[in-house]
Amino acid sequence: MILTKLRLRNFRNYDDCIFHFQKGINCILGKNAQGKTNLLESIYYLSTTRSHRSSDDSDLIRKDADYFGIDAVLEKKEQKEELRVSVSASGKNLYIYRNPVHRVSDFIGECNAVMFCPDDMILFNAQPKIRRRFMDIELGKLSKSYMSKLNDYSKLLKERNAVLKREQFSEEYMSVLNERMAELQVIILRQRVKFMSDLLKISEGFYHELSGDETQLELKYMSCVDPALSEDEMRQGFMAKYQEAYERDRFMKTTAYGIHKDDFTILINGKDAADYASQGQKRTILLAMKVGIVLMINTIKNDTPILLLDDVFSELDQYRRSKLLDLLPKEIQIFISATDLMNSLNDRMVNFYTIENGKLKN
Ligand SMILES: Nc1ncnc2c1ncn2[C@@H]1O[C@H](COP(=O)(O)OP(=O)(O)OP(=O)(O)O)[C@@H](O)[C@H]1O
Repeated sequence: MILTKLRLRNFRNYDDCIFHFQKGINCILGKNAQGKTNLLESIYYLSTTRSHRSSDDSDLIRKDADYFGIDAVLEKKEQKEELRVSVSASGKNLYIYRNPVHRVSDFIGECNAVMFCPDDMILFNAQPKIRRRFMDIELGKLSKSYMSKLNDYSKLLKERNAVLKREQFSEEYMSVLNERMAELQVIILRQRVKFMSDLLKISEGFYHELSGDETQLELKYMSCVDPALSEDEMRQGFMAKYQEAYERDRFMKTTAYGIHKDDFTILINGKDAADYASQGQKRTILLAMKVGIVLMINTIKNDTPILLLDDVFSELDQYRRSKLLDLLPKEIQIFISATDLMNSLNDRMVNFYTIENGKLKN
């Protein structure tokens, strides 16, 4: 898949700007604070229907405007697809070929993009919810069924917590909720553990290639129930956790145990990378994981996703830059933002776009 045309209206510091992009590498150049990240953010938004750096869509609306619009043309195997997102105070509207799309999960997956930006480094030290979000977003790109099960689970969790807040409730209804949630948790947990294991298999090799060393990488998934158990045992395990925490849940009026509390750790040579890895190693681990996700989407969805490298390519040394481009199939469209022209683009087809104050200069 290639993004060939993008129109941004009232998006961040863009008033109305049209871009025509090419295959290969699209290099977005400009001084600081001109709109390079904003441009990559709009592509990420098309992919996930959310920003990678703000949870409030109104931040993305240009100052003094009352809506933003992103229009895109994608080239997919001889076929063109048009996507549109518009956001105003009344909400978010999504369109494919000008037809409204009512379920976000029907829109996600139309434009697959993987972003790597400096803020991703927080993955190592952040609260578990940031790592869970990473898993949910990336796995959601690969599996619509995962997204829908996660959505069902979130609704049930909300309902369970609402019931816990009541003075009195039906024990029977609570056990129906528990059983349904335990079933969903088994499916979600299985998918997450498989995703992390597949991601590790593919990323570890990339890490070795990019770093030039043989450091052992591990992605360790942590849950309140052992994912190595059979499905039946896991289901029983979740039910036992509900029982164990029953008094606590009633007192706290919230659900203590479940996949909404799970986490994972990144280990290098058996030690937590958060405390042990250097900044350069952390960056290389993340890069290897992002490249891994790109290739997983490529294989599983039979689609070439877009790779967005915001402010990170120039941070890599010449060896890693060159290796990175060698690892990525030539069909992958890459967007690189930087303040200056770079070398090590490995004779790839490169198109340059200069941004100045929310406008395309060339
Ligand atoms: N909603 C908004 N309305 C208007 N301008 C905005 C809005 N949100 C952000 N901006 C402006 O966008 C600019 C930042 O753009 P961006 O983050 O894309 O910079 P950049 O070119 O990537 O810079 P750097 O090289 O420093 O990372 C800032 O000038 C900021 O004030």
